[in-house]
Amino acid sequence: MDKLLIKGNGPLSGSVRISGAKNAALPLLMAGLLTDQPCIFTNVPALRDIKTTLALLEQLGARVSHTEDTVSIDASEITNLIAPYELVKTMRASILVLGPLLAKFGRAQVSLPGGCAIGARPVNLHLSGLEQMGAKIEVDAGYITAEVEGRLQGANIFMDMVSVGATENLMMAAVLAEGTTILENAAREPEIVDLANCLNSMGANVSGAGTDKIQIQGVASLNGCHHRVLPDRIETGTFLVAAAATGGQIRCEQAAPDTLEAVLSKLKEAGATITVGDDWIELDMQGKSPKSVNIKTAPHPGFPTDMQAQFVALNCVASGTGVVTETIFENRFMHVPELQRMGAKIDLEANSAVCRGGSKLKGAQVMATDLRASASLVIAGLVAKGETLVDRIYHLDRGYEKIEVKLGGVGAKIERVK
Ligand SMILES: CC(=O)N[C@H]1[C@@H](OP(=O)(O)OP(=O)(O)OC[C@H]2O[C@@H](n3ccc(=O)[nH]c3=O)[C@H](O)[C@@H]2O)O[C@H](CO)[C@@H](O)[C@@H]1O
Ligand SMILES: C=C(OP(=O)(O)O)C(=O)O
Repeated sequence: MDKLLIKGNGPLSGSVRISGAKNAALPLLMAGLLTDQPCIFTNVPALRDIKTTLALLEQLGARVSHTEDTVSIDASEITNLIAPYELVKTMRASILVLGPLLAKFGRAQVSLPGGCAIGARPVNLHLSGLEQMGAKIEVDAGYITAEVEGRLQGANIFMDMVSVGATENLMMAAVLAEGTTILENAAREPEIVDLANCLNSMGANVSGAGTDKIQIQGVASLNGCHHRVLPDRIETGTFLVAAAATGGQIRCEQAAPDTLEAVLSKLKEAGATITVGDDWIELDMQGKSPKSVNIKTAPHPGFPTDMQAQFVALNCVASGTGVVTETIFENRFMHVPELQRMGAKIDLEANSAVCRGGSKLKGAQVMATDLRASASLVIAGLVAKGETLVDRIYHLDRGYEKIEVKLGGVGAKIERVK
């Protein structure tokens, strides 16, 4: 199993190219199921989750071609409507085939994703939204079976929690439904806007994406598309925090600054000088070490839960005390015991991590438990004295493209070891 070996090496400095967003690319690739015509996506990141998605689409009968950062999907001859446990268990976003398959083919069978390290992550909102659109749903022996006679019907759907995945699944189902669907209390993440833009370029009629009320006028069929995936705001934020924690400077190229407002504002509060252009962000600590910040995660445009772990690592080496409160997932502090093994002073109190800054972290062998927890351990390793060995980096490979190469390019001493 691969590991990352990191040697604390002082401030990061230089520039890094940001990849396409995992969380935008996954639903976009699934949207390829909605049409008989080819869909071409560019700026697709090279990640394990993308490989899993393409394997899933191929298993359904789609023809897939993948060269560098371009993926083309031809779903004109779908032969199988089952998403099996073997694939779904490695990537929860597999549930996003449910809406498109049901809308296009009237039937789908998808393994229940189940819980994961960060929480239970139920899919009740996905299922009840589809039921309100006329689907019959049964859950049996670990599988969701959904069927509809004829087309799904437009509906007014109020979601009692803000869910990114449910908003995406229902939006993809509604584009081919008969009549109008209104999604209320919808998620407002930039990845939802990217999906809506792509669906509209395919001939769908979606308005209001980016607000909490999305209106979808169903159409009978959709065309193919040529779509560039949105830059990854979480990868961008991770590199910015890494540079801030080391007291360095970094320029993130091909980024989307307008998707990162909450994160940039916290980095400024931590003492960073931030400059942005249309598609770049520069962070400079000007030789200073960071100050601790208080964070409370919330749905977009609030502070993203996917950046929480990285800020816990930052607070550990910053001056002062910072309280990080997680409100989205019930078990997203798995990085804390590992950071403590490196000398971090953190107290867990209910859903908050009270980080007492100023720790002189020491390199250690640590275990990655989920994707962003892994990123926080890498950041800690960059600042720690001595060597840090991060085990189980298959989590990291789900969501960060060539992280060791990119960090190496800005001065980190980091290598992948077998
Ligand atoms: C592939 C992808 O885009 N993943 C992101 C997506 O995950 P994902 O779409 O799975 O997360 P959701 O927005 O759905 O989850 C938010 C909260 O709603 C709960 N919930 C969700 C659905 C449901 O039917 N019932 C229910 O109770 C979840 O357990 C969680 O507590 O948004 C999360 C929240 O920003 C991010 O951390 C993930 O990186
Ligand atoms: C939790 C995440 O992803 P997923 O929803 O794919 O598990 C993440 O990207 O941080």
